[in-house]
Amino acid sequence: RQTLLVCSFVLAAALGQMNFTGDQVLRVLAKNEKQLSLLRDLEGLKPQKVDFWRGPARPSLPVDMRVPFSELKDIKAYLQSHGLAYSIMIKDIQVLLDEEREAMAKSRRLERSTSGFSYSSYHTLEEIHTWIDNFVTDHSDILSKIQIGHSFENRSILVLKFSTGGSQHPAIWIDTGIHSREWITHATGIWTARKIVNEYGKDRIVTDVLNAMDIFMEIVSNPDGFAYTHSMNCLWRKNKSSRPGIFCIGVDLNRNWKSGFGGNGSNNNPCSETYHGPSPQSEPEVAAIVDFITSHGNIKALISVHSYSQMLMYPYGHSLEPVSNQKELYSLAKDAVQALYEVHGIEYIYGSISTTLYVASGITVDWAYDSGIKSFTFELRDTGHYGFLLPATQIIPTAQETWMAIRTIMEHTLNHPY
Ligand SMILES: CC(C)C[C@H](C(=O)O)[C@H](C)S
Ligand SMILES: [Zn+2]
Ligand SMILES: [Zn+2]
Repeated sequence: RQTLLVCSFVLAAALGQMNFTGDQVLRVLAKNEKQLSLLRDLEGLKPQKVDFWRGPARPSLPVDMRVPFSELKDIKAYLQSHGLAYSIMIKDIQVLLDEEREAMAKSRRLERSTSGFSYSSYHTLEEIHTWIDNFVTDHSDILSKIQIGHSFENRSILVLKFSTGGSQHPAIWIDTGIHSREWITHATGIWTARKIVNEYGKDRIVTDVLNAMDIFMEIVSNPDGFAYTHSMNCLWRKNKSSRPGIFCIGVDLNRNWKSGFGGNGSNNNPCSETYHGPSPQSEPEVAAIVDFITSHGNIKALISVHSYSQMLMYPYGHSLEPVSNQKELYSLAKDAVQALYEVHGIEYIYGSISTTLYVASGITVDWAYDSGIKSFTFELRDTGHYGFLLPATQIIPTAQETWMAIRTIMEHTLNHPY
């Protein structure tokens, strides 16, 4: 068994799993718009000079950026010469990566011996697909699996359907993992799926919701990117689409939606992490969701889960204009964030995307809102200590608190039909 483990590490290394030794994540505090634009100028360069983990938003919000070891000297000189104050948030990314890989290997050994699925570990695409099949089989009275399409690299796109029967029930949509490096979101989705099944028949709100509504949950919304985070580059965000004549790979699946497409807060540079793609819904992973939700025609709420920053936000991202039912969404976000806080004391900020975080165009929740669906986007833990490399030990606490917010949104959706 040990040799198997060792050779899988060696194999991964041999296959070229990107190495991030010496890469650092710098937290930069821009004092004004001028300094923010100096940071934006670093985006989308080839070879990549920085990878924004938290993009330039507003002077009050820190910018977190991963800097490859080879660029560190230049970037630090650039920051100093422009009076941009920074601190080192993560000293060496590879150290955290090695810890994460070791934890996954340990959990895999344990799962093999108990043939159980660990809800407190991160998993590969294959392990999640196997879990989905077993989980659906074990709960076939309330759960079924739908394939809504195929990814660019032809992987199946799967959705869990929670239903107590009835045709065309009004429904709630939840997606996690549309950005593949945000591993805490897939893990939270998996835990939440089990929570819903376990609470039906016990928890009044879950029982009322499922007796009147269906729930659709897409756990791996970017299967190609997710597979790539395990095989090659654990910090990959986009999908893996490629087009003739374009040097860089991938479209940001949270910039490829019709509403506000191509506007500020998205990038037409294919090498940018927020590249919006050639046209709205050009990406099969986005088109599959649009087709599913449009043909279903009775989705009442959409929750799109991201990480990190600890925020609960609602449309619009592409405009500073308040949406028509801003008051309702604000007070619901307030209630949801309070319910989340009461679990482990974790504080979230909340509000509309464009005023709370940054202007972002072509995003999921703006399209949903413009399609008549009350929509929210979560940014789970943490606020930057670990960022995307959140240790697996925080999976269950994160899922537990997020559940209380999701449950609040579900209850509101049930009690405020429209
Ligand atoms: C609604 C947007 C601003 C969410 C954000 C992004 O897609 O950039 C994620 C947190 S990565
Ligand atoms: Zn994201
Ligand atoms: Zn309410």
